[in-house]
Amino acid sequence: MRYRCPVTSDREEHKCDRCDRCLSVMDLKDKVAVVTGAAQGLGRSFVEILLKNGSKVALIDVNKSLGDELKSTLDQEYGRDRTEFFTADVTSEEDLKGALEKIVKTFGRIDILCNNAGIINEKHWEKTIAVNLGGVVRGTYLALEHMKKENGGNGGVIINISSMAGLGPLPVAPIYTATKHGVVGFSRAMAAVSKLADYGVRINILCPWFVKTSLLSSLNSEDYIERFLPLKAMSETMIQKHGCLEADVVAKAFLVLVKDESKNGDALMIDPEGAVFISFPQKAKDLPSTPVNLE
Ligand SMILES: NC(=O)C1=CN([C@@H]2O[C@H](COP(=O)(O)OP(=O)(O)OC[C@H]3O[C@@H](n4cnc5c(N)ncnc54)[C@H](O)[C@@H]3O)[C@@H](O)[C@H]2O)C=CC1
Ligand SMILES: CC/C=C\C[C@H](O)/C=C/C=C\C=C\C=C\C(=O)[C@@H](O)C/C=C\CCC(=O)O
Repeated sequence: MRYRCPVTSDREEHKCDRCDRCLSVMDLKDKVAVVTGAAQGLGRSFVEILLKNGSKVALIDVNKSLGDELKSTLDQEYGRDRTEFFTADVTSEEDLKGALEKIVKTFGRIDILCNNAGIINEKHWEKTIAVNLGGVVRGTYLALEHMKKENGGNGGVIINISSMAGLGPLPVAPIYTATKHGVVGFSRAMAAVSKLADYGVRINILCPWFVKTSLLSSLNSEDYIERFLPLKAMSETMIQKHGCLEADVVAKAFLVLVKDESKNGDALMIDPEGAVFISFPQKAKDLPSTPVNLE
């Protein structure tokens, strides 16, 4: 049955600030958000939906020209004081630490972080691990220093971008699959840490199906897929069969994870059929299992 507000009888999202739902929804107006890999693709869509909901957004990307270009486009639509662009490589401690410090100096605080920067490169697989998993770990640790309540921060939310390949294997990209599973495991463990240590920071995971962005073109290149190129037809068939998501649809799912204060350590999967929260058992022992006789 659809939700109905007991105070206003509203069925849609609203702002009575008195019902349980409103009281557990984060108001994004004047919040300070940081998005990595923000210059294009999914990152750009996350930036835009945060701006539309009233936040100020710091954009981080390794691609300076694309970042500068997006910043001037956003200035025209939202005003110059709503965004700032910082060039940084998420694999560099110095870059990312410096960028976050500048962001706090500029905007005064960090309330929302989206660790989105990611690549597919099965040839230079160490780089894929460094960006996709290392960048998420680094971003989470560095931002928590500014966000957690024990350091005088205001709490908030961190969204780590995984993939459906973080929940099941994508044969064309085993290392990519491993990093995205890593993002799920790391984020769930850190969400538990945050709750136990009372950081006041929620940590959630977004797991999208294939999305129409430049990353998808890696699928056609031996430079990125290397020895697994013969398997690319399998991914193409998956896309032909089920379709491909638009980035702005994925941004709506991202917004749910940001705003819903009841979600911590939760993974939201989105594919062309819709978005669903994944149910993980509390304990590994509760996973579906088959006994093995060792005698
Ligand atoms: N496109 C897809 O089908 C899906 C993508 N994802 C994930 O979404 C995230 C964003 O991907 P897309 O928007 O599709 O890719 P994209 O290639 O369109 O954009 C990625 C952005 O990240 C930046 N970036 C790359 N390495 C960086 C680094 N070391 N430091 C800072 N910035 C860096 C790039 O310059 C680029 O602007 C990735 O984590 C990806 O794995 C998840 C599921 C599906
Ligand atoms: C080159 C890769 C481009 C984008 C990567 C991005 O992160 C997208 C991932 C999208 C989907 C991953 C899906 C993983 C699904 C599984 O759980 C597999 O084990 C299922 C395998 C086959 C399903 C066949 C079918 O349903 O048609």
